[in-house]
Amino acid sequence: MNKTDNIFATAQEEVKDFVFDDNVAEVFPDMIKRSVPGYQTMISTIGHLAHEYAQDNSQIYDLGCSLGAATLSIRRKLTAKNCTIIAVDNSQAMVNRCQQHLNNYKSEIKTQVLCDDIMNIDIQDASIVVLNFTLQFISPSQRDTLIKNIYQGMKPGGILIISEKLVFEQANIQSVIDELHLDFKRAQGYSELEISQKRASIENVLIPDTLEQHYKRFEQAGFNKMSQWYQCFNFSSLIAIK
Ligand SMILES: Nc1ncnc2c1ncn2[C@@H]1O[C@H](C[S@+](CC[C@H]([NH3+])C(=O)[O-])CC(=O)[O-])[C@@H](O)[C@H]1O
Ligand SMILES: O=C(O)C(=O)Cc1ccccc1
Repeated sequence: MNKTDNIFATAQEEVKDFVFDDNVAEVFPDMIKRSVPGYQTMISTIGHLAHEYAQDNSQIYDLGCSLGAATLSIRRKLTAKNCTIIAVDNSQAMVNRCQQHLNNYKSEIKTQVLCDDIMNIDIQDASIVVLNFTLQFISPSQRDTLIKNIYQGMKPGGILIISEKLVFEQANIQSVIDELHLDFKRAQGYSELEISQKRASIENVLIPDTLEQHYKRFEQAGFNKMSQWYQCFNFSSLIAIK
């Protein structure tokens, strides 16, 4: 059974910036499921897209893999031949647990788990690149460089799948959607204290872009085929095809 997330359940004198340490890694499946509406839909669709778009003799990247949920979903559906999955995260706590999870679900598909900053990864021969709720944690000044690096390392016909928390330009839309997300968290059993302390903790760490900023960045990197395929409240998933 997944351990319950109660990281923000007790009042903290000073709420520290959110980090992906051992405490977070331990409760991560519960935390993400109760915080991100549609997370499971996005994970299974990543597997489905990998089934459709993975090319023989290519590489598949899961950037900011956490515990490897997207990698596992891809491994369940992949039929392309001679692919290598490269799953990367810069949190040692996540990478250790990710490797254990993958060992628990044996597969013939070559899979490497790397503990590194995704900014250091040289993307090559990629038919699938996944950034499932990772770009939002990369410093905004580095985001264009990362997407350009991904584009240049993709094969023609390859697909980039990127899921993100969005921010909205119109203040009234932002507050309606924020409230819907808050109600989702309440319905998942989070208390007002947990919600407000988590909010303070991620404020300077998770910096969301608008949908328009994402599209502009894709275009600047060279993509000209892109679409949103999912949105629930402020959580969305996009695809861009090379
Ligand atoms: N510079 C970086 N380099 C490498 N990893 C990073 C970096 N910055 C943050 N991370 C890693 O990105 C992950 C983000 S969680 C992804 C969920 C997963 N994709 C999932 O499908 O379950 C999303 C969330 O917690 O909202 C964490 O594991 C960080 O350590
Ligand atoms: O909890 C939130 O409000 C989020 O935005 C999602 C989230 C999920 C897991 C870690 C950090 C943020």
